Amino acid sequence: MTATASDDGVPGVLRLGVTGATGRMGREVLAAAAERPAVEVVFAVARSPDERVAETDVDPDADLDALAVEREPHAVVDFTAPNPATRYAAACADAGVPFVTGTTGFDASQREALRAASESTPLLHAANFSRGVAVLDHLVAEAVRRLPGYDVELVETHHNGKRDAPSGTANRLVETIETTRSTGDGAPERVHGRAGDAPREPDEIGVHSVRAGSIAGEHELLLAGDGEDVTLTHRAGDRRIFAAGALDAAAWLAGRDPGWYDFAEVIEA
Ligand SMILES: NC(=O)C1=CN([C@@H]2O[C@H](COP(=O)(O)OP(=O)(O)OC[C@H]3O[C@@H](n4cnc5c(N)ncnc54)[C@H](OP(=O)(O)O)[C@@H]3O)[C@@H](O)[C@H]2O)C=CC1
Ligand SMILES: O=C(O)C1=N[C@H](C(=O)O)C[C@H](O)C1
Repeated sequence: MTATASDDGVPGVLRLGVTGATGRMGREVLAAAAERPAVEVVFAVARSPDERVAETDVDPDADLDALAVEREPHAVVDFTAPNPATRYAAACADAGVPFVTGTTGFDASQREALRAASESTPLLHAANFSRGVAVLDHLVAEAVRRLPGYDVELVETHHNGKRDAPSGTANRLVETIETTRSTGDGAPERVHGRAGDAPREPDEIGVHSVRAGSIAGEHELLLAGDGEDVTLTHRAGDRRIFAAGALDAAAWLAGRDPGWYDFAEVIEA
């Protein structure tokens, strides 16, 4: 095990580093940390550190390698974009600092780089840090298992600033459906949106992304049979839930052995 949050002479206080401090989520994490007496922000970095956020000085992200050593964080929380997140994970791996990332939209080689970092430091990635979505994932698996042959369509709706589509949460839910539904002949086919002469095939999983306004995040799964349908919906009313989940994950991850961890382990702890 690496140093724990209670090994630094300040029992119970989590020394936290934050990346992407100027982003929508970075700001939420810093605001949430300021409200937790058991969290001390020891640094915050951003690409454009031109202001203080939640009364915290923001340093350039080029300083992260040095800060991760000098400030002795117990964990770093990251909500940025795939390229910087992969770079920050490698820096934390070099310094042996536990890394929590909620960033989404990684490609295969970036996912591989995160896995490689987790060989040197504890790393927890969650596409969604809401506890409700963790429960939704279980409910989706159960519903799909109990309703074989029902058509599956997933709609995710987010604010107009979101870059990646489908959302990381939608991808995770589709993986759950694929795992539950896959047969020896392979996984069901994903169909992203529909246009033109495009009738539905029986075993498709339809995936649809909506971007509008300031919506924090909605995921709705429709399971439709012959004469009935079931919908499972999660709505995030506020980004604070994601920040709270990420801070819980950071406190849980601090001091663990290097490896790859899942948010479900935090919730079940
Ligand atoms: N797991 C979860 O529960 C949640 C995950 N997310 C995910 O978190 C990520 C961030 O979301 P959000 O906060 O809304 O996004 P924002 O665009 O508001 O913030 C992104 C942050 O990353 C920085 N950044 C972007 N590109 C680079 C780069 N190339 N190099 C250095 N820094 C960079 C931005 O810097 P700058 O300010 O200079 O642009 C900013 O600080 C997304 O992947 C999103 O899907 C979001 C909410 C919840
Ligand atoms: O970008 C967002 O805002 C969100 N992104 C995550 C995702 O891609 O699933 C989680 C949440 O839905 C908000």
